Amino acid sequence: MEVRARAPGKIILAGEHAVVHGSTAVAASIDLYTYVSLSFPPHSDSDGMLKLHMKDVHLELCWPVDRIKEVLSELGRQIPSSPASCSPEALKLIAALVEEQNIPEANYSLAGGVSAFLWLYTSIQGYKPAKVVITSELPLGSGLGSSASFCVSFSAAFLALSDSVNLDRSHQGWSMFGEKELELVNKWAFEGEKIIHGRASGIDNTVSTYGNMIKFRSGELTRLKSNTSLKMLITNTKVGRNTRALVAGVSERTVRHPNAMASVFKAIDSISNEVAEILQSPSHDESAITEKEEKLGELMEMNQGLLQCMGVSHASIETVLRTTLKYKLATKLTGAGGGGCVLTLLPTLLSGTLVDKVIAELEACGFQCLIAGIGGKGLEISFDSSS
Ligand SMILES: Nc1ncnc2c1ncn2[C@@H]1O[C@H](COP(=O)(O)OP(=O)(O)O)[C@@H](O)[C@H]1O
Ligand SMILES: C[C@@](O)(CCOP(=O)(O)O)CC(=O)O
Ligand SMILES: [Mg+2]
Repeated sequence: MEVRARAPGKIILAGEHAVVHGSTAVAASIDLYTYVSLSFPPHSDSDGMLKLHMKDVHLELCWPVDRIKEVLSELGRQIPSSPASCSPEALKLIAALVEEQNIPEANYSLAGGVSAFLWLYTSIQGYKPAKVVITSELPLGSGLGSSASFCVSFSAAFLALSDSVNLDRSHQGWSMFGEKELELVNKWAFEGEKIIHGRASGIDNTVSTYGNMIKFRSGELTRLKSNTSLKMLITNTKVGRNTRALVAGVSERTVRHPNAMASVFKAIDSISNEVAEILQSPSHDESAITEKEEKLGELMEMNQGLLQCMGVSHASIETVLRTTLKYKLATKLTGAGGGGCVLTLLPTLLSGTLVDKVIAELEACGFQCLIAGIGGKGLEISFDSSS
């Protein structure tokens, strides 16, 4: 039996970083997915190994399960029956298991992801030999939530073949988990995301699990019934960055300037709530749509200014801002910033020729542009009993 899980990436329309400090944020899933497959070798073929093949980064890792058990037994740990945080002691032991793999220096930022994988696998499946393969349509470390879709698809695959969920494994093709299972996946994925981000709000794993468009504040999810079909240009500056470091930078600034940062977070909370209201308001006719788009554009610009205040913009992001401003288009970074991806609102009435011109100008700067479907499906799984 093999199970496959796929979970989408996301864009944050308003509120990134501030959401880590308790403000409201608004996010939507995008139609780019991370895929995980999990299979157990038949007893006769088992070499007692846990194998992880990360196709996008051309890495194949492998641990004897007895070695994992030996190292983690120091914790005297029982397999938890419900989602549990990885303690600093456990993280240290897991980091030692990751280090034994001699991951090349250039791939070092992957270590957090591998640690999250080991924590989720051993917590949900214990010490069973298995083969796990991951591949993604998302650019990694670019603000489109690859880390969350990584954690959601791992958690879903591990839970799907565990005793903790009751599923019809004879179903053919992609299917959805029930509400109870989604909640469990989301909680586990959050534990993984915390290992990768250091401090995580939970918005990315939540929108990857449930899909659509959501408003999120302090762990509370509100599903939005959007009346607006949004078109966003996503520009990948291709400047590498690391969410963990950027989130830590904002926290340090908050310690240095608590009052000023509290005002910034409060302003962002208002922006996100207004964005959510606009998205849900009716769009009777063309003029109502234009009015909504103008308001959304203005709020995006305000949010970008405040992200700059937090110190998470970047010269490459400013170049995208300057370029799109020439066409009177509103732009903000999405995700952790510091490079990565930037969103530009494309109004419904904007001509195709103009969109092509903006894209050509951005690509001439060395950036990569894409237009993804927004607000689609969340997590799905599929069983293959032939393997
Ligand atoms: N397909 C993948 N293969 C291997 N590692 C991945 C994959 N997707 C995500 N990751 C992990 O997530 C990290 C990137 O997460 P992060 O810095 O939060 O950026 P983002 O979530 O915006 O893509 C990578 O360094 C890696 O540890
Ligand atoms: C900066 C933050 O708000 C979003 C990070 O998104 P990403 O990892 O850059 O895709 C962090 C979080 O909410 O956990
Ligand atoms: Mg991330």
